[in-house]
Amino acid sequence: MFEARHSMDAPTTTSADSGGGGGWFTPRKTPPPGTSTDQEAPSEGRKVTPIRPVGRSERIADDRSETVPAQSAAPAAEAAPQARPTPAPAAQTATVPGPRPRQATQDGNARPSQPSPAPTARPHADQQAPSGNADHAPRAAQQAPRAEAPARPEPEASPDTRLIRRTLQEVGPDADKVTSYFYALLFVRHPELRPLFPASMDTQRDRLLKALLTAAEHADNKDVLVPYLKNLGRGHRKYGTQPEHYPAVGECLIGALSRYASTTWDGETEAAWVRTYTTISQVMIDAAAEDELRAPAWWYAEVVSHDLRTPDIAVVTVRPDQPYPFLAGQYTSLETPWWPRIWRHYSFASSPRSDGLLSFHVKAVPAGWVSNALVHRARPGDVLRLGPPAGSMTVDHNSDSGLLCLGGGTGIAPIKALVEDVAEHGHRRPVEVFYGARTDHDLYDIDTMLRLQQSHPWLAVRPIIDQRAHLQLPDAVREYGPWNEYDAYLSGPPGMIRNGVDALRDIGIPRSRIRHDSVEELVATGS
Ligand SMILES: NC(=O)C1=CN([C@@H]2O[C@H](COP(=O)(O)OP(=O)(O)OC[C@H]3O[C@@H](n4cnc5c(N)ncnc54)[C@H](O)[C@@H]3O)[C@@H](O)[C@H]2O)C=CC1
Repeated sequence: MFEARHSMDAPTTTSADSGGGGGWFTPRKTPPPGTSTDQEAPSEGRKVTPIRPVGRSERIADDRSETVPAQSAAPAAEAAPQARPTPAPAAQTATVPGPRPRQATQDGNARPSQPSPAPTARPHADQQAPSGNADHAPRAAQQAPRAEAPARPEPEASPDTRLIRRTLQEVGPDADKVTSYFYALLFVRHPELRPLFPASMDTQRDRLLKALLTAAEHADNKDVLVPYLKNLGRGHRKYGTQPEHYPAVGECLIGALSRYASTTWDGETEAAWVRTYTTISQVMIDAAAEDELRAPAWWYAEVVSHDLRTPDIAVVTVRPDQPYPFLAGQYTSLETPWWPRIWRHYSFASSPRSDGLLSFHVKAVPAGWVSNALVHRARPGDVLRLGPPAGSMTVDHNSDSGLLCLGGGTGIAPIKALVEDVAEHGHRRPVEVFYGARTDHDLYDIDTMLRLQQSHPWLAVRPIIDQRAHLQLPDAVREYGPWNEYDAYLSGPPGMIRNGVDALRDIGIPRSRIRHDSVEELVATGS
């Protein structure tokens, strides 16, 4: 369903100043003592009426996480219902209006083609789509909400957003239960949606709901959210998501929230969720329908070379079955034949090539199904599937600013693509690459980077080995500079991104000039 750029497919290149507060689920990776992660079957006490879809093709977003799902989603439908009292004030039957025929607006804010049904005693429950990621236009406009604290004070929230946040605050402590209950509802009421999800999807489920709720929480921030949702809607085509799936998700989202926000849930709250979700899903549906006119839902790509650079890092090169347009610095989602419907994000390791080949740097991580398959199993002749390109960590060729690039580990992949992109545009501007690795051995692509340096006088490559330098990448950058005339690009593990942004801010680089993929997306990338 809704993918989060963690994958919400999201996700998601962002400049460091993109707004967005912490995701609802962010602090709740570990269930509190006594919290069961078992899914509860839907209570019959409260029913949300099915949404009546109308729109064009669209796909439900799926959260694809990078680590090996520990549990199958199947138990969701089998879990015993818990006899938790149904929240009294909530509508016994809420209807989430289905998406209307696509009606994209110029400002990107999807508006219903007809007024939303006015909430009655049983308001229509609408859901909303994911945010996130994570997730990745003018940069700010393409970014998904990020996990970091907002850079500027947020403007006063709209009444709907206030109600939504109130719900989220209440259900926060029960995040795991809400997640389980949401999927239980979804798969019991809509078993036809189960095949859209991977066979095992323990982590996915957390991502899906997180994406949805984060999007709702940030529904006021349309500059960021709308482009993100469009990207998300496009990205969901590869899952087979259809417009009619959105109301189903909406119903179940509201069903789960109303159950666990029983203290504050009322008709007004439900109406706010319905409106917000309707808007969000319509943006996704419209974006998918538009994309259908110009691009396939996915590409097949045959592996043409597999270069094992270290025991756990491979450079995998593929040939797409049809032209695959993208920009240097972007990433894609990738599915292997061995783990159907499990998609992971990888950055393109080269700028677009005349032969149309695409390369990825993949590190096999513990419990990473996709990454291990790509490193240890994939061979020339194997056929993968690719989703659409995403991400806005791209170079503005109208600018003369230098590029300060930090690539940590396999995060060097998109940095290399950016360097090639600058070289191809023939526009000389200083590019300084700091390439961080734990040991010499981990600096698997240093030869390529040094060759690029030899060819381009405007390029400086500085390997930073943790063990030798006794400091990590972001700290090393502080020793050089000044960097006030540079745009910064960061790519690497989430900790590096967070510390890197802090370090760069400390040395005076404004947030608006710091770019990176969403931290949530990166988690997915790693697997
Ligand atoms: N393969 C791809 O296409 C891409 C991968 N990534 C992400 O890059 C990461 C690569 O993982 P590895 O190669 O194992 O990298 P790693 O964990 O070995 O780290 C590489 C370097 O990053 C710096 N670093 C790491 N953690 C840090 C922290 N907390 N604070 C400051 N600096 C830190 C250090 O200099 C370290 O040597 C993964 O998380 C992956 O998701 C990001 C973009 C693209």
